Amino acid sequence: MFRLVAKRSFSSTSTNLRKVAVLGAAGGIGQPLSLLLKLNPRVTDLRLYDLKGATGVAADLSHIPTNSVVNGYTPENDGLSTALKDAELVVIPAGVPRKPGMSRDDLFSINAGIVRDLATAAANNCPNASILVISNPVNSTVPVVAQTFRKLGVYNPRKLFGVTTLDSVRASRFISELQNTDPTKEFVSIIGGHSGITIIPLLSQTKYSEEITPEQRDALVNRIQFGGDEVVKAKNGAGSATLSMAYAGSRFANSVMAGLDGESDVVEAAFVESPLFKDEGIEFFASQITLGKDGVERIGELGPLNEYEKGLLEVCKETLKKNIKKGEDFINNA
Ligand SMILES: NC(=O)C1=CN([C@@H]2O[C@H](COP(=O)(O)OP(=O)(O)OC[C@H]3O[C@@H](n4cnc5c(N)ncnc54)[C@H](O)[C@@H]3O)[C@@H](O)[C@H]2O)C=CC1
Ligand SMILES: O=C([O-])CC(=O)C(=O)O
Repeated sequence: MFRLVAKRSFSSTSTNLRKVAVLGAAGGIGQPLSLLLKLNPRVTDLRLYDLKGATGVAADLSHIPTNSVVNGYTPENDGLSTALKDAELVVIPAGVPRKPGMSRDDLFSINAGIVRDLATAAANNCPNASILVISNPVNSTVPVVAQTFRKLGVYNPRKLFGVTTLDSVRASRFISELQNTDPTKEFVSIIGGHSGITIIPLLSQTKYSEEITPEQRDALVNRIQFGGDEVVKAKNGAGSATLSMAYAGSRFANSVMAGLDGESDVVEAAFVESPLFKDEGIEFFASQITLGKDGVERIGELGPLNEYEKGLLEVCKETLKKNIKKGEDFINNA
């Protein structure tokens, strides 16, 4: 027998309407990240932008019965401005990925210009949005965005984030493999930046600090620092991490939105303008931050580092300083 079932209205758990734009949405990261954002009840208006293919991805996702509308945009008809108009969150995975043998820094010559142009459009169309930069090299693309916003008079350091969540995600997984534990319960504080030796896992602050041997520590630190290379090598020319990055990007975006929604104790690691080493000329640094209604609410102390980690930090700082300067110079000397 045919029975009429009343349509239940879907009520979002979020307290605010959330307009989210993904720039580079048709790419390897962009597509699964957009899917995860489509599943997030905090998002009500999802705008997907790419040079091509974004309208198809949007049409596909728009059939999923969650509480958001999805629209796709390409450069025609001022698509970028429309995608960004009054957005509250802008996630940027646009740009080229690595091939085997390349460093993230090798991507700068192409990605810096892409990120600058997208940041310019964001500054003009949604100056108050939280900007989440995924495009590599993050250590330099974040300063590119900062300088672009500064130049246009709309820079808000509390709303600019380099997404380093994938390093934390990997660290949880890798340490659980070593200790044979539940990876969902593992946490490793990661500081520094997002490339090789600038990624510093603070293993001494984990509950395993006493039991991990120096050999295990060296291997684990190396695997966390170069986890991205593992994927680049396995993909053999077809790009870098996309699915784990989409997971990480979605988690970070959700945390930023949770902060904006006024939830308390929302803490994630991210590469942000930071006071921690500013007196040494390092303007941006990744560490655990608390997210709130206005973006970055608090940047905590790093906690105690052992001698080994202090050594890693010194090496990190040297590279980070150069990476940051490279991004800033790109805009300042244009
Ligand atoms: N922060 C992190 O932890 C990670 C960062 N990445 C970085 O993310 C970036 C993207 O990686 P994939 O998605 O694998 O690359 P992909 O090549 O699969 O996708 C990139 C997308 O960006 C689009 N794009 C290029 N220029 C654009 C522009 N001006 N405007 C809009 N869209 C544009 C392309 O059309 C393409 O669809 C790379 O730079 C990669 O290194 C990758 C993994 C982790
Ligand atoms: O390794 C890469 O080029 C992509 C990336 O940033 C990561 O997977 O951590």
